[in-house]
Formats: sequence, structure tokens, C-alpha cells
Amino acid sequence: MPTLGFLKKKRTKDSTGSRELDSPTSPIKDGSPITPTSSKNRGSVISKASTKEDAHAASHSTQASKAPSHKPADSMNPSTYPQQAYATPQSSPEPYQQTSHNVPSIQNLIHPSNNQSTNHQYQNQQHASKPANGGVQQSQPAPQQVRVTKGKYTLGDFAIQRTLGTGSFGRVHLVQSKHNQRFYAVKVLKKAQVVKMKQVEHTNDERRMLQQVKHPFLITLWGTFQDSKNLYMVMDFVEGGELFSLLRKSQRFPNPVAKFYAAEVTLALDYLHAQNIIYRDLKPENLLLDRHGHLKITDFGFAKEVPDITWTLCGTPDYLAPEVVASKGYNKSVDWWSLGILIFEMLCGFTPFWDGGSPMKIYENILKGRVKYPPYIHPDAQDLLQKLITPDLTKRLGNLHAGSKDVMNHPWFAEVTWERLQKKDIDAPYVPPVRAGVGDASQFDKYPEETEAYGQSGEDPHGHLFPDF
Ligand SMILES: Nc1ncnc2c1ncn2[C@@H]1O[C@H](COP(=O)(O)OP(=O)(O)OP(=O)(O)O)[C@@H](O)[C@H]1O
Repeated sequence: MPTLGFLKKKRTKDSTGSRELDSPTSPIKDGSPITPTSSKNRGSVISKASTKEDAHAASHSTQASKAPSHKPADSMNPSTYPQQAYATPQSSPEPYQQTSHNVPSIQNLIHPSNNQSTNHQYQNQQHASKPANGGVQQSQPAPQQVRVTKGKYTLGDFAIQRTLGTGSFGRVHLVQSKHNQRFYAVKVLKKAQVVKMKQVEHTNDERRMLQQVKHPFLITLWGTFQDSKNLYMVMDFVEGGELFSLLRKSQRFPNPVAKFYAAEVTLALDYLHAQNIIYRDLKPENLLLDRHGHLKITDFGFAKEVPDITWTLCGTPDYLAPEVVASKGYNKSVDWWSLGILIFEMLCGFTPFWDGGSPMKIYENILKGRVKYPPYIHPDAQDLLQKLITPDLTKRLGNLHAGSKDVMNHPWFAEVTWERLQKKDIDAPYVPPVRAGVGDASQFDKYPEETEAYGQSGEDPHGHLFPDF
């Protein structure tokens, strides 16, 4: 039975990939709903493997695995989901005051938002007109031109504030611009660490990809710079915290809530794939909530522009597609597999191949490909999941001739009005309790602060590897 302390347990990320295991209990052995730990110890597999051998070796040695563990929930009655999930979260009684916004409702998916204030910034974007085939828009066109990040910044332009999150190579800080007083998030990467972990190419890719993309559900990069030790990426500060935290507090999401987030992710994947970008690291930790409760995908550390196929082993163990685990060449199909894992995790509170926490065990399970669907999953959702979490690339939805349209046209998404969703013209099921625009970081975990000063001058042996920063 989960206790308050259990759910409150700090999720720590670390660079060694160690994980906390609360219980070796298999998630759905006895059919009882389970709840995972709130410990965010599920990091990414990071390998710059270019051959099968490299990839296998890397999967055994360099993965930084952070998987959730699971415990049986005490009482989870699906009929009480909306109230239970949001009105009485187990880990924190305060933040989830019930408002008209945070009562999840299927209506949210089909009725436009009254909140016009969220729309203005997207209304000039191009949208394909609604086809007669069930309301799914065409894949979004690639932008006419690459968005150029604004000018060059320096550390002196910002007042660095608290840490919002940490990753394998550095951390993300809340900062305030000394010029316009606005708040931003700055990702600081230690160059030596990036080089040591053979992530130079991925880091340069991350910068390039982020500069290139512009979409309502993708993070905006405003600029980059570097000093002798660190790389800096200036992004929008996304105030509502990680979807991961909300999911752990809620244990699992009601069907319409999972559908809302899955639909926003689907639009983002559709956009990325239209530009031949594979995202490769889909998971709730990388999905942030903006002040209105809409998603922003962050962390493009593994995003890759790939017109055809690629072989790199990267991602997060629980979310890896079998073709990645088996070190076969792969393409955009891996993101659709991960979307299936994400939807499963949102609906169940645990990932389908989790088993005792060992990445090797997870990989074995992925290759076996057997998924047990708990009885509370809606039949339409299960049908979609079966079509996404399939090793057969000739059957995986999203990877077929019609691409993302097959996913968007699936019956589980039937009530989604994609054009309105794209314009954020549909109320989110949960609005984070933040004070907008004032640097309110209350939705983020607290981390020990960096002790080494930024902005040091001196020897810079790695600077030449990052010419675009
Ligand atoms: N733009 C942002 N606004 C607010 N918080 C952010 C933003 N970007 C990142 N964060 C926070 O910082 C955390 C780490 O960011 P990110 O995942 O980009 O780092 P990373 O070093 O690539 O991590 P990992 O090692 O898991 O890949 C995120 O999980 C999130 O909590």
C-alpha cells in the first residue's frame, strides 16, 4: 500500500545511472492496479553506437537506466477517477485544488476553449484544411525557413536562479533576463562531461534541431552561448512542471486525460516527422506543462534529422522499440512505439515491459513483446496500443502509408478536433497552480545547487567542438 512518504520520495537524476528500487513486484501479476515510485530514476540510454557490436556493448555498459518501481495501490476504483486523480492526490493535498479546469472531462477534448488569450500566438501558423476523412489534418508542412535564434547572449544577460532539473551532463536553471525582466530556463551542459560521454554530436544536433523547430507543443530555444567550461541553451521557462510529477501524483490518468496529452504529443510527432526529425526520447519526464496545462516537449538531446534509417542506440530502456534494442536500423517508427508506451504508462501508471528494474530484463521483455493489458483500459485505447506497441513494422500505426494520419484517425481519438487542439483552443484537463510570469518554480522538485561558478575564463580544450554555441 503506498504511503505518503513513498509517493513523496525524491526523484533524483544522477549521471551514473544508478536507480532506486522500491519493490521487485511485477506490475500486473495479480491483476491489481499498481502505483510506481515517484523516484525519477529513469535516465536515457546514451550511446553513439554506429555498429551492431557497439550498440550491444553500449547497451550493457553505458546505459543510464532509471526505471520506476511499482507497488500495489490500495484502492483504485476507475469509476472515481476524475475526482480521485485530481481532487485528492495521494502525495500532495495542496496543489490540486479542484477547479473547473482541473476536473478532467471528455468535453475538454471536443469543445473549444473560451480562453482566447492562448490562441493569438499560433493563429498565424499554417494549418491544412480539414479533410473529409474524419477530421484529421494533413501532415504539417515543413517551415518555409529555418527560425533563427535571436542574437548572442552572454551569462551577464541573466540573473541565475534556482535549479529546475538536472540531467546527465548538467542542469537546467530558472533565470531572469536583466534586460526585459522575463524568466527563461537555461540548460547548462558541462563540456567535459559531454565529451566524456561521447555526446558532442548529439549536443550539436540538439541545438540545431531546437533552432529549427517551431510548434505550439515544442520548447522554444532563444539562443545559446558558451564559456570555457559550459554550454548554455536559453529556452522558454515552462512553468507547470513535468507531466511525470503529475502522473505520479495521480497514479494514473483517466482515459480522457491520457487522450488529451497523447493527442498533443501526436501533433508534435506529426510535425517533427514531417521535417524528418525523429525525437527518440519520448517519456513523461520530457513533457512539461505550460501555465495553461498544455504540453511542451523538451530535451532534444536525442532528436535526429534522419530522412531514412539510423542505428544509434539511445532513448530510455522502458521506452525503447524492439528494433532499437535489437540494434537494427530504425526510423520514425520508434517514436510511434514510444507513444504507445507513453499512453500505456499514462493509463496504467507503469510501463508495459518493466520487470524488476533491470534494463536487461526490460530489453528481454521488449523483444518478447508480450503486453498484459489491465482490464480497466478502454477497448479503443487497447486497440490503439496494440497497433502501436507491435514489433511488426509493417503493422505499426504511424509507420504505414498514411503515416501519423492513421494514428489521428484511430477511434480512440475520434472526438479530438485536431485543428483546435493545435491552436490550443481546447481547455487542458489540469491547469497547474502557478503564478504566471513571475518565475514561480513551485511545480518543480528542489535540487542541490551547483557549487562551481559559471562564467569562468581559462583553458577551453573543447570549445572548438561546439562552433555553433
Ligand atoms: N524549458 C524548461 N522549462 C522548465 N523546466 C525545464 C525546461 N527544460 C528542462 N527543464 C527541467 O529540467 C529537467 C532536465 O532537462 P533536460 O531533460 O533537457 O536535461 P538533460 O540533461 O537532457 O536530461 P537527461 O539526462 O534526462 O536527458 C527536465 O526534466 C525539466 O524538469
